Amino acid sequence: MNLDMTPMVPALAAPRLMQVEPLLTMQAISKSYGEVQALRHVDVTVYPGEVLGIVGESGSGKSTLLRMMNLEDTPDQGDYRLRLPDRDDGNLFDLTRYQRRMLCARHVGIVYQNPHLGLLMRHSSSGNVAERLLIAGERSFEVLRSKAREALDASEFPLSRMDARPIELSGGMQQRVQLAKAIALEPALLLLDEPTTGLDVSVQALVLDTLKRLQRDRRITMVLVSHDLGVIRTMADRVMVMRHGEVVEQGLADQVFQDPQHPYTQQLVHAKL
Ligand SMILES: Nc1ncnc2c1ncn2[C@@H]1O[C@H](COP(=O)(O)OP(=O)(O)OP(=O)(O)O)[C@@H](O)[C@H]1O
Repeated sequence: MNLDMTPMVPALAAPRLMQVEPLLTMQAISKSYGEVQALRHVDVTVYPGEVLGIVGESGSGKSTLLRMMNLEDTPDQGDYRLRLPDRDDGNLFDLTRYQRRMLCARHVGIVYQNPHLGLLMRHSSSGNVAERLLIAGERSFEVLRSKAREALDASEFPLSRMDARPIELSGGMQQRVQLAKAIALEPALLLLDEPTTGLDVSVQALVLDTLKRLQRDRRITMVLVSHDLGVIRTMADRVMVMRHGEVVEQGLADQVFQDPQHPYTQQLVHAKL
């Protein structure tokens, strides 16, 4: 095993996951917005096929970290690598804006809590999914339509509504359109930023079921941000707990939930019980 790949933060990393090389490695990511230090020396490792859950109170830096993974923002310092077939882009923060956009369009999918961030609300649902395929270079109308249909179907979106505009859809359906757009190109990495927050509990459960099925069937590597421990517990193999821009604890989900070590994690877990 290459010891350089060992996560920097003392972690109860999954032994079975440690035997493969990580898909994602972030090292020493720091970011300040004026006086606010949103991230402090954060290290992240994500292994192929796993779901990493990131949990923490509001303002702990979860969304900022996810935006970095989607190359939407640049840290003050830090290194970010994705292990993609036939590519070595070095530190991804060194890429130009155009290169970042192309890389993420092709290899990284994202679902935001707020569908307005991920969708064109007045375009058709199928058109929203096709847009992602267009960015990646697909030009045939037939192929665009059939791939969009396939991704919507995999996201358990009712195909009878594929020409409806997101603005006409329920919150749960809008999240399914975002999901279809995110998985249309079979990304190496799927980022989920509070994907079920704000949905009815029953709708939330259905969307989580879809995510679990996708993860099981396609082994999509996921990073899931949520302030909801129940959601993280349902989905995640490993958990990273953040507070004030720092990682205070990480490890296997079962271990963290059953035997939290950091007082902040203990507080979170006990508050949930
Ligand atoms: N673009 C920005 N400009 C200024 N401050 C920002 C910006 N983005 C994030 N912050 C600040 O950085 C800190 C971390 O924010 P972030 O949104 O990452 O936290 P979070 O854990 O995702 O919180 P929430 O669960 O409420 O979304 C907060 O104090 C936030 O106000």
